[in-house]
Amino acid sequence: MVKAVVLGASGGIGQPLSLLLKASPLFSELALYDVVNTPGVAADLSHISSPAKITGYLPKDDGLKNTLTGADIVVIPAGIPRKPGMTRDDLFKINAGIVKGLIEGCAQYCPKAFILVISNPVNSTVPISAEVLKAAGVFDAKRLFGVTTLDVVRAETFVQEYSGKKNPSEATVPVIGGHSGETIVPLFSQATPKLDIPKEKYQDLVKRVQFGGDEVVQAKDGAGSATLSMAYAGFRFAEKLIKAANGEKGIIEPTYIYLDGVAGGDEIKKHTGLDYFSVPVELGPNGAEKAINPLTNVDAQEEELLKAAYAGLKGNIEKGIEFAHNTPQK
Ligand SMILES: NC(=O)C1=CN([C@@H]2O[C@H](COP(=O)(O)OP(=O)(O)OC[C@H]3O[C@@H](n4cnc5c(N)ncnc54)[C@H](O)[C@@H]3O)[C@@H](O)[C@H]2O)C=CC1
Ligand SMILES: O=C([O-])CC(=O)C(=O)O
Repeated sequence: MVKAVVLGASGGIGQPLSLLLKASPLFSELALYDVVNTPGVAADLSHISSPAKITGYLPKDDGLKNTLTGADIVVIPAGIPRKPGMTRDDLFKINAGIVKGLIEGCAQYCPKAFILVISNPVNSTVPISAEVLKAAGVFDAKRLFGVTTLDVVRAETFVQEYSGKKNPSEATVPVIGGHSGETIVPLFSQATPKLDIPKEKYQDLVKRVQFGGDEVVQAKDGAGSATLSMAYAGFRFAEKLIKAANGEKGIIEPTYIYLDGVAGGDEIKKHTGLDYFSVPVELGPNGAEKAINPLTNVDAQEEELLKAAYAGLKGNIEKGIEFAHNTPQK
């Protein structure tokens, strides 16, 4: 019996993500929350003949409390998306406060749930979330995840054009660091099966993964950013997490975590000088069971990419922590 929650469920990501969760036999209950339209989205999805019992809440009548009570996994795609010309950091002003408020709800009503943060800028919204949970005395680093799966999905997809692999799902490419531009570092040298990327194409491929989000923002031309591919990626991560929690072994996915509270995280923290970093993580009954260190094995080009990522992430993390400490609780 697994209760899943989507916060921001009426949005571009929230709706297709809720559809995928509703259709999955892994979930027995699905609660949708948004500031608009959730009764309609829930009524629509309720006609699908899968087992999950579905409810939709608005803020009125203790909506957040009713949504979150009893939740095992909370996925958060609430907040505004980019328009052309904006960086993810430009979203901070609005989304930081939205995420902070929703995490305060999680701390109060479902302190043991797995929390998956999609809202941008992920590099900062995850540190904000951790600080809120710490202040409430319920923080467990193993249960808080910044969702960077879309970067992995993009790397696995784009690499096929360069490697001759016909089926992208055949390639596993670790993508580490953060979730914005140069903080995204694909490790093609650690792909399985081994890839042979022509030297002259390497830079292009890296840039496509780092700036894949911009590609979609440009193409949508003011109507938002990636939603469908993000719903796919968010579902993929949620599904793997629940399968691992149910006892399936050997499930590893990159995700942006607080390194201190996860086994193996210390070593990565020493190497990066950062408290938060996305690395491949072995998932299990308690969530993030073990962070796997990919940093001792990178090639010279990846080492250069990592230097830029460390510099960018440091500021993003500090900004999130600062915000959490200096904004009063609601
Ligand atoms: N982590 C990742 O890889 C990705 C992250 N994103 C981020 O996901 C977020 C959502 O994107 P979209 O779904 O396209 O935006 P959207 O605008 O279509 O949907 C956002 C939803 O959040 C709701 N919302 C706003 N404030 C809320 C609150 N306080 N409580 C509950 N719901 C609230 C809105 O009503 C709306 O329905 C953006 O910040 C975007 O940048 C987008 C793509 C990939
Ligand atoms: O680019 C954006 O703003 C949305 C996002 O995070 C992505 O598509 O990776």
